[in-house]
Amino acid sequence: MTSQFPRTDDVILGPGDDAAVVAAPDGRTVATTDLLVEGRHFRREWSSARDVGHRAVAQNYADVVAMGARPTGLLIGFAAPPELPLAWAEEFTAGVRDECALAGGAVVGGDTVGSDTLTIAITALGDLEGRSPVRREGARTGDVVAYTGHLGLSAAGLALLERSDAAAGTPVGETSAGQAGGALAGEVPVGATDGLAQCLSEHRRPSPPYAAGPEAARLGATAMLDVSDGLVQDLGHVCRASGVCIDLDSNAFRPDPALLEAVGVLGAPAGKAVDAARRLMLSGGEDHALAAVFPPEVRLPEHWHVVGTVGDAPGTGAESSGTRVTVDQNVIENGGWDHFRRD
Ligand SMILES: Nc1ncnc2c1ncn2[C@@H]1O[C@H](COP(=O)(O)OP(=O)(O)OP(=O)(O)O)[C@@H](O)[C@H]1O
Ligand SMILES: Cc1ncc(C[n+]2csc(CCOP(=O)(O)O)c2C)c(N)n1
Ligand SMILES: [Mg+2]
Repeated sequence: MTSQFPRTDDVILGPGDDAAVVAAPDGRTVATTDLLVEGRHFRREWSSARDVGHRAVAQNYADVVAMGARPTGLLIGFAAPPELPLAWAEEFTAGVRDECALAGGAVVGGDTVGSDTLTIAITALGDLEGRSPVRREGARTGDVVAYTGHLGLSAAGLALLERSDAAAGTPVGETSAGQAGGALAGEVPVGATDGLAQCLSEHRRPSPPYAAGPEAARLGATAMLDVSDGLVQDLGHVCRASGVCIDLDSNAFRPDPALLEAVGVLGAPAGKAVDAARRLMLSGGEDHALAAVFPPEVRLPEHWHVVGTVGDAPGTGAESSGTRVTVDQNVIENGGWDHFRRD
């Protein structure tokens, strides 16, 4: 599996020995790990092996760049049932290789074992290039909240796949969600419009804005994270860490046309499509957009969308529970992802 991974200047010793040796040009190493579990994070009926390879790298390197770092290397824990076709592992590996080519950083090692459940555990490393890490605790009253990348598309893609599963083959307008669910390998489903195909693709292969992480650090971001569980929920981590509140302006969320199309297919009435799309932008996880907080005087490049402001945390009364994220000053049901929720 390892022979096809290219080396980079950061790799002093690559796969093949008991451990790898990776350069840390800055003297510090950013390190993070994320798991992908079949049935929980992906389904082999919904995503090809290549998709899962892309996604495994993307969700890990999104965390690296969310610290303001440059990806340097990763290690892949691969636990697979014995009946997994070799071709699946090979295609997965090709997906990993191709996403690494986009994000930078080399595969430097891993481990392969048998397991009842197909599980991929990646550890990713990064270099801060002399910058301070952008943590969750630096947001200050008066700062602005901005995001870059996609929001809501992955959740819409997932909803399309779930719906196709529930009603396989049901035609939806021009498109059959059943066909969308049945199409594999990241191919555009037969009959799907571009918008639906884009949502499915963002779910299968999220496209984190890798370069924007180090960019935000250089611009002076005071806090940053990648959106994995939902924007409102994830910004809640910034609020708690920084001891602040964040208020988001719903009108600042301009839904992508692909998202508007998907919510229509998912059943939102025409007059409610923008509201439904905004709800997905606020609560949908797994796009791995970057959300960051900047001092108000920072001039942001236009791919950063300003969507909110940082305010003082409410007082210490029973009502306050310390810190929170509101939308148009209202507390909303955030709808974000909780691995341990019992439905
Ligand atoms: N089992 C664990 N052991 C040690 N630390 C953990 C464990 N699980 C989570 N953490 C730490 O808790 C913090 C939050 O973890 P979490 O997985 O929620 O990260 P996240 O960045 O919010 O989400 P994502 O990884 O999906 O982007 C991280 O610093 C992580 O390293
Ligand atoms: C088959 C299937 N069912 C549900 C979901 C949705 N989902 C799973 S984990 C997660 C949040 C991020 O996880 P983490 O915090 O572990 O990175 C979300 C939104 C999916 N992707 N696939
Ligand atoms: Mg994260």
